[in-house]
Amino acid sequence: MGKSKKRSAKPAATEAIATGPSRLLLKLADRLFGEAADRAAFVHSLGQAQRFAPCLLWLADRPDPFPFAALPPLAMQPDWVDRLDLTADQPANRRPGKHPLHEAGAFYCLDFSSVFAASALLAIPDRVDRLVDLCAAPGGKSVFAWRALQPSLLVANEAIGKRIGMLVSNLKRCGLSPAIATCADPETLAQTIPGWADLVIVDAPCSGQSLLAKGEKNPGCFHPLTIGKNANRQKRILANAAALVAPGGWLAYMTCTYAIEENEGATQWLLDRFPHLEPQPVLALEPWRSIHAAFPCYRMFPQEGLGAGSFVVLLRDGRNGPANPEPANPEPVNPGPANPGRSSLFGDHEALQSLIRWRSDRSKPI
Ligand SMILES: C[S@@+](CC[C@H](N)C(=O)[O-])C[C@H]1O[C@@H](n2cnc3c(N)ncnc32)[C@H](O)[C@@H]1O
Repeated sequence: MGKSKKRSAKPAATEAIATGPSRLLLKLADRLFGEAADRAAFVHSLGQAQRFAPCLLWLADRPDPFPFAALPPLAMQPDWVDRLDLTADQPANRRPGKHPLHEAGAFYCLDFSSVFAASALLAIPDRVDRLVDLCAAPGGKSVFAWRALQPSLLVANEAIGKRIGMLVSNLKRCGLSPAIATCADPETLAQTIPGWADLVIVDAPCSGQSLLAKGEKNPGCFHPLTIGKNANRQKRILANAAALVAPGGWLAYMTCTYAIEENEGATQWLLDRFPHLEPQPVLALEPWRSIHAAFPCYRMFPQEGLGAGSFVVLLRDGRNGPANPEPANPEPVNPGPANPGRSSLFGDHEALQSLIRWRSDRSKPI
């Protein structure tokens, strides 16, 4: 008795494609889609590895002649992003990450699902001076946000120590400066610099169900225990993210999973506890509006053929108050090696000083 009980509490073995879709996947499809054809297309798209067009996010001018073959841009695509045409017989398209321009930091390789989610940031009409990317490694959303919003300072935080190296190396390669990489639990950051950020990005650790659309294994990703655990972790991160946002600032929450308990569910939880956060429409993503919430949020699914799938919601802090309060202490702390012209911006925030003072071994200017 005891034994079989224990076994049934474990996440189901993978949604193994060879043996057909699992009961849990079919159940998810039922919840996600009203139409049988959509359900079937979704389940089918998770049953075979697909290659989705990778994207190049340009940080420098495109070279001429252009060594890549790009697909026609989508309406929501920023003009500094290319989707590579995988059907083209173009040697550079095969391994863009090996191209010398990549090493030179001229572009960053990103999957389209990430571009989709991050493109919600383009709907922010305000100047974003102070940006915190709370779950940053390996750095894709940081690079996108930097390119899109040109903040005065980026704090790229990664909670898992062993992932910091790749984050720092990517931010350095792409020349993101001034920037600081921190390795902190979101709660510590929220306590250190509460109400500091004009924008907080939460690209949250999640159940990662979309990995299956890329042919990767993710055992148990549809199991309620996996989803519940991830939803709870996201709620904790989101609550701390909310504490980091300045009055009038912004919070973008995104995942690469399909579960409603994460995504819309975690967002609703946040809205119930932080009613001053207001979901904002993103006009460019309206064709992808989620039907699983009354508030505006967006989903892209793998059966569309664009990417493995993602979710995004953009929230504005509706409290009155300047998004950029006057710095309490105008003394520069660190002139920032790569961009002396911005030195005052780099150092003149008291909160930033305390961030640098706080565990200087764990936060370093890039
Ligand atoms: C989806 S990935 C981020 C991808 C990254 N934003 C990008 O675009 O390259 C989620 C990140 O959250 C980190 N993470 C894991 N547990 C966390 C926690 N409890 N709090 C904050 N971040 C966490 C993971 O290490 C991982 O780097």
